[in-house]
Amino acid sequence: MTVGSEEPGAEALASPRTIAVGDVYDVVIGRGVLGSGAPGRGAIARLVGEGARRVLLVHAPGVAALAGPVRDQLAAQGVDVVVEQVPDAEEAKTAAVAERLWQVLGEHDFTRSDAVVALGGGATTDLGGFVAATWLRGVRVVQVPTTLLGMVDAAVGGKTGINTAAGKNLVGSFHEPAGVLIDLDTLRTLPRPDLVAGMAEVVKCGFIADPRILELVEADPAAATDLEGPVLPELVERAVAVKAKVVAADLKESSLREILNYGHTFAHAIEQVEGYTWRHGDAVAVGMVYVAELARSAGLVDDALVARHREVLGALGLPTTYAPSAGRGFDDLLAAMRRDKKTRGALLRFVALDGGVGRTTRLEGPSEQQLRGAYDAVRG
Ligand SMILES: NC(=O)c1ccc[n+]([C@@H]2O[C@H](COP(=O)([O-])OP(=O)(O)OC[C@H]3O[C@@H](n4cnc5c(N)ncnc54)[C@H](O)[C@@H]3O)[C@@H](O)[C@H]2O)c1
Ligand SMILES: O=C(O)C(=O)C[C@@H](O)[C@H](O)[C@H](O)COP(=O)(O)O
Ligand SMILES: [Zn+2]
Repeated sequence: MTVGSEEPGAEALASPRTIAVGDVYDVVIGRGVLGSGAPGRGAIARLVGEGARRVLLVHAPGVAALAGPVRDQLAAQGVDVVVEQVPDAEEAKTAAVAERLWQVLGEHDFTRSDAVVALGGGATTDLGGFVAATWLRGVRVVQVPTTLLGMVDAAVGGKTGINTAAGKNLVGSFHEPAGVLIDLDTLRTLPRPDLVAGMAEVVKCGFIADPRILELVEADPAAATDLEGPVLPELVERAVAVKAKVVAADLKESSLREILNYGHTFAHAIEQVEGYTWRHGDAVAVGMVYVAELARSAGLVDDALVARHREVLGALGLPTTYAPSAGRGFDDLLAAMRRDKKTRGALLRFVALDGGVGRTTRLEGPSEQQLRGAYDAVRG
């Protein structure tokens, strides 16, 4: 399965760019788009819909300073804004936090014409999207990602959800946003480790669909994470284009969409086994090396392609090995992988490359020896 993309120009984002997700909604990518205030009601106000009297603005602690201007923009259009800061990172993706937000929606009489705006990283957009998906069986959500990972992946595509004691993202819903607003300027305050972690999902899009992403990173890894240069915007645009094309073709993950889960079977296992102390993007980086090793053992890819995974991820400063904490090991990871959403019955299913970049396949039912061999190969 190969997914191509339009050729984004080197002058990317001198003015905002729009990527359509099918004919359902747009992803706007630019600098300063949050503050620019489009004509009329302003960008966010237009997306929450003319009928919205109330908006629940859910934001991560790291972007509290951005919540005020967003609230003011909406309030200036006569919208009653309820602002809720949620716990940081994965602490936000719990049933308890969702419950609290449902309570707030109830207390403020939110109706089906009202909306949720989620401002933050992927954890916040997953939670905000889930609450919007479930309140009154679905109200509008506008996604405003402020991490690289949120921009290129989490805010686009309509996967929303929370974690449970049994594992990562096990409760959720497909709920497409009314729109996604990406303001690259918001990345200025993002801690560098979070910026780098987001590159894992960009690289993922390179391996599964867009080789130019890999070439850009390999040519100048430092430029890839330089907020002022032209490479990062091009990478964002390319990754969003890959995601938009895939989800437009297969929103509910009946087949093609599984390619976006490249590296995630092992990644989610690491996150759960390590009690969510690992960044998602860091875990995805190791997970891609893991599945590349698995694919090699199945005869699907050669040594050079496995090495390319380690090189491109390592050049960005992403981890390519994993040392389990004391008392944890392969059996815990295997148990977590069995609860992956791609599993069917007793059959573990992985997204793997088949012969080269952009050629994906399903690797089904690997032996325990293969699973353990790949684990040994990534163990730090
Ligand atoms: N729904 C999807 O399709 C999808 C796709 C990929 C990942 N995800 C989910 O996304 C989550 C990871 O997202 P993430 O990497 O964005 O992590 P995150 O949401 O935990 O954010 C990382 C950190 O950055 C802070 N932050 C956010 N924006 C900031 C800014 N501009 N300045 C300063 N600090 C800021 C946050 O408060 C947090 O501490 C995981 O839960 C993952 O499962 C979902
Ligand atoms: O959008 C998708 O589909 C993805 O798989 C993107 C992933 O990067 C993302 O982490 C997603 O949340 C994983 O989904 P899950 O279904 O494995 O929980
Ligand atoms: Zn992911």
